[in-house]
Amino acid sequence: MLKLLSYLQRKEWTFIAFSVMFIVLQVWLDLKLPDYMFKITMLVQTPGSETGEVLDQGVFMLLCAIGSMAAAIVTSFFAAQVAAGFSLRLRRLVFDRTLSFSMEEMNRFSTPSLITRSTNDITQVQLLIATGLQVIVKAPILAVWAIFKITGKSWEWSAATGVAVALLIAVLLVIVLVALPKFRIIQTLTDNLNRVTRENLSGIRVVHAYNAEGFEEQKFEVANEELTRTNLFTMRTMAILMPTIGFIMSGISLAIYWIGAFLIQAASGPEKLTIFSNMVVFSSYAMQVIMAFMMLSIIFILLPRAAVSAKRIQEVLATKAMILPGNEVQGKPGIKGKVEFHNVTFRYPDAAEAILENISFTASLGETVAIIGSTGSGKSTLVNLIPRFFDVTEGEILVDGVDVRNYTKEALHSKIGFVSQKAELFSGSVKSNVAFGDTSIEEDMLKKALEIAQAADFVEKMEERYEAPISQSGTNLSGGQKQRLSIARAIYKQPEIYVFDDSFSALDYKTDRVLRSLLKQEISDATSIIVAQRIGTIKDADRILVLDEGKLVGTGTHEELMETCDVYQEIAYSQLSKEELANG
Ligand SMILES: Nc1ncnc2c1ncn2[C@@H]1O[C@H](COP(=O)(O)OP(=O)(O)OP(=O)(O)O)[C@@H](O)[C@H]1O
Repeated sequence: MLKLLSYLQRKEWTFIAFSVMFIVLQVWLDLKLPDYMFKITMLVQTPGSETGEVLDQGVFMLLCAIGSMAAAIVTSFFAAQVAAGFSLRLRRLVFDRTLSFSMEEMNRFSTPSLITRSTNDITQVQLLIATGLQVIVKAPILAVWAIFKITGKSWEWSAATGVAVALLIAVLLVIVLVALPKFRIIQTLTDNLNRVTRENLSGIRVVHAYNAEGFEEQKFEVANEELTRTNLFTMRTMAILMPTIGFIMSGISLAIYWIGAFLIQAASGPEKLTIFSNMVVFSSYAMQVIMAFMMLSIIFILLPRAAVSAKRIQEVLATKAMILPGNEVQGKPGIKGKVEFHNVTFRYPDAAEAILENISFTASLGETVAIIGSTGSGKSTLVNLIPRFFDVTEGEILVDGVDVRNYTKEALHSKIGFVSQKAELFSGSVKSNVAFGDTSIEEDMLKKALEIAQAADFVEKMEERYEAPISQSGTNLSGGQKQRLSIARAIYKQPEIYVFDDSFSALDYKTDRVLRSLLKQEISDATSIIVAQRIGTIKDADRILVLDEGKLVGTGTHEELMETCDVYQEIAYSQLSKEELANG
């Protein structure tokens, strides 16, 4: 929690300082009230006092109450400003940090947990600051000041108040110790509920198609019930607090008056009056002491949960991305569109075995290099290493003669047009998806990119054409349409190097062929690295790499590999007839 406070800005610290000043004023005004009460009781019991004198004291009391209220309102205003501004910044920081994460950090935290951390967890901290700032500062000041005011009045009353405070602290401690461990569990269970809900909603079509509503509902119920049970436990534990405090408050009033009765009885004539007035004032101060502890109990309700949340937010902010950018902004002079793998071995974090072993190849400007291999042979993993979604374990990858690890993130990514295996679209329009991240959209480029990617036909047919809405993840498009828009996005970017990770799989054979021949014409000044399952897609590539269980088992053209590589032959014969292969 304290670490998180380092993200507060100077302006917010100034607001906090103002809040503290107003809180001190508020406490001072609150504690003035019993003094006036003392005067009123003395006046009432002193023969010859005027009603006007009593009323004057009453007016002072009223002014104190109004002043205290005004101070409380100003404090709340500052606290709300600090809380809202702070959580705005925290959300921004968490989001920025998340954007810098590589796949490794994303997998470590998990997406649902990152969502909970940037929403629910930050709200907990905001709530603590908004409501807690007043209480955290006010309670100790009030307690100390009120105790100071009552000391020396009567040891019997002080002892009774001491016993009440000790009892209160004991109750608070027990409750916090019981509830605290549950707060961490609550946040983890919220992550879990988030995960189940998210998975269910994003896979809703599969859930319907497989009549798995009951199954999913059960999963949801388990997560929901677990969270509810834990929440109920902490709430019930906390619920004991307020009645206990109420009971202690009534008890201390009773004790003060009871002790007072004995003291008055034992006192002589005029002293009786002073003791009576002192008793009224003392009980009022004692109430303030208990009130201060009651406020502290609000902190005990808010703080543990907010502390857990703060720790979870801090975990994200303190996590440094494993993949750090370098300083190079350009490749070696005279080299363009060149990708070189030198003895690359790769192991996923925490995995025992290497997924890729000793891979070496070069793709030069204008070349099309294809990668084929059975499912799970490491094709996607290999191309994911080029834009540094992961870093190589051994060996090196050079782009334009410079190790990818030495480039700045922007420099490396501006060279690469990456089309992932799963077409990723964002809610927005056709235009915002194709010209992704580009604010000065060039219509001509957009049109051309859509035409090359074989997406122009269906986009033109849409009522709003380039402005046609795309829903989240492109759910209002077919699989093939989504792939075509993702391809158009890469073409619009005009990179030096295209990486297509099985990006033609949802296209029909004809579209696949037309798209590839257009690509060859239009992007002949760029390098293409194509991962594919279909021999037809890669047959014409300048070079084909055959992967088998993470090892490069063949390199060459289609014809060469048909002569030399068993694995390639096997794939080819399983997809095409001997005649098709013979006739090209
Ligand atoms: N994030 C990850 N963490 C750990 N292991 C992974 C991860 N992603 C993939 N793998 C493993 O790496 C291996 C290679 O996966 P990869 O996706 O590269 O294969 P592929 O050849 O592209 O397969 P496909 O043709 O089915 O897409 C698989 O065994 C897979 O289980």
